[in-house]
Amino acid sequence: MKTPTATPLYYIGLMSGTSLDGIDAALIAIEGDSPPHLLATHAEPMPDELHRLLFKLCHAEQVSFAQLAAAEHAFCQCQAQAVQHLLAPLSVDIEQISAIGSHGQTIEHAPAGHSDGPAYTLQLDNPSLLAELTGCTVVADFRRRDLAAGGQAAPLAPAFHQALFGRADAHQLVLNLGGFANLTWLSSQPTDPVIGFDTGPANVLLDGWFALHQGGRFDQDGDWAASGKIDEALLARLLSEPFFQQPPPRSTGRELFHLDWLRKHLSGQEAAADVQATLAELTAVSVAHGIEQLRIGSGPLTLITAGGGAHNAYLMQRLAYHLPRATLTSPAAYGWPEDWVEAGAFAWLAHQRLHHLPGNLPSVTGAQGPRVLGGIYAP
Ligand SMILES: Nc1ncnc2c1ncn2[C@@H]1O[C@H](COP(=O)(O)OP(=O)(O)OP(=O)(O)O)[C@@H](O)[C@H]1O
Ligand SMILES: CC(=O)N[C@H]1[C@@H]2OC[C@@H](O2)[C@@H](O)[C@@H]1O[C@H](C)C(=O)O
Repeated sequence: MKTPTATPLYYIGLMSGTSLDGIDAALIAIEGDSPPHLLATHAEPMPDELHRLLFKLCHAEQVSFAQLAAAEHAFCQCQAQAVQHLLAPLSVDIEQISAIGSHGQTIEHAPAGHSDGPAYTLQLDNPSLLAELTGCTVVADFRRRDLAAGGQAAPLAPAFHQALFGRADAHQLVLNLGGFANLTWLSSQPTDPVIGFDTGPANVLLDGWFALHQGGRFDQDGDWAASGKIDEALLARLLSEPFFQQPPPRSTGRELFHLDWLRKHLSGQEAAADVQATLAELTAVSVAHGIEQLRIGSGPLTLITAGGGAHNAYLMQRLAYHLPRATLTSPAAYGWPEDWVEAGAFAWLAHQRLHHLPGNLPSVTGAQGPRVLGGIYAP
């Protein structure tokens, strides 16, 4: 087994999350056992045509094999552009990068399978082509090994959260507000297991409802939501979804939470802005409920809040309201601005893979044991 050396090793992480808002690229350095460092970032926008195709795929709309191949090809080219644009302003050559960790694009996530069928999680990705286009080793397909070992295959970021934010002198809670929200509990006691799970939808429904009624990709700062009134009856109907009561390990995706799921709960009398306010409330309440499920006492808490939803001032205000004992902080205090934690996680997971180190946490995903995640595609 190779052990990490003390000379810095460089990795690139590529993350395209469930919000389909583009490809995030992060360059990180890992030196010995020290926490990883974020060196540079780039957000590559997704061409509209690719966004449309991926959106169709994510909603199980029928596409031909040719369209599927076109989506995969365009996605991979967008990833290669992200790498090029990340490195162009830096004095770093691709030869200095140990590997690119590619998450791929989640198309469907069904860790419990469907009606007696096998469990599956599908990420669109073409690591072979990415290795050709970049001339760099690519590590990909991180989730399926955890699934094969009986795990949920998600969330995977908690192991990285532990490497980055874990402290011996204080407990830490990490919240990611992406398309979906996931929580990580890091106890100050090193023998306590890390706990992590998806709490439910975050931006996925907010973005979908906003696009339908206001146009555009998202509700800037949550201004439209703030103009509405929370509909308590609708909120109660939304919260009756059994997922919110499920004990961890649990993970979810667009297969459960989508606009038709929302429509099913509407009476038809609601004002559109009130629905937006209620969706923000759904996220805030389900996160607060997830924290209660952790049973970590009633003392003060620090909640490190990452992901695009951390920019939604209204959502953050509602979170603070439901979590009066929590101090909400930014991961920027640790050198990782909120938008770059997940891309950093997949760079770190590539490092774990190259060094034959586990990438999953069985206490989080429910897998039968720690596993080395992903496959290696040499250039
Ligand atoms: N200024 C802002 N105001 C409101 N919302 C914002 C703002 N900036 C970003 N967002 C939200 O953040 C989303 C992107 O978040 P992020 O990139 O963390 O998601 P993701 O990585 O795709 O999701 P996941 O973690 O589920 O994979 C946008 O779609 C939008 O909803
Ligand atoms: C299957 C999948 O892509 N899940 C995502 C999604 O986005 C947030 C949440 O749901 C989390 O479970 C996961 O992503 C992060 C990176 C994770 O695995 O930790």
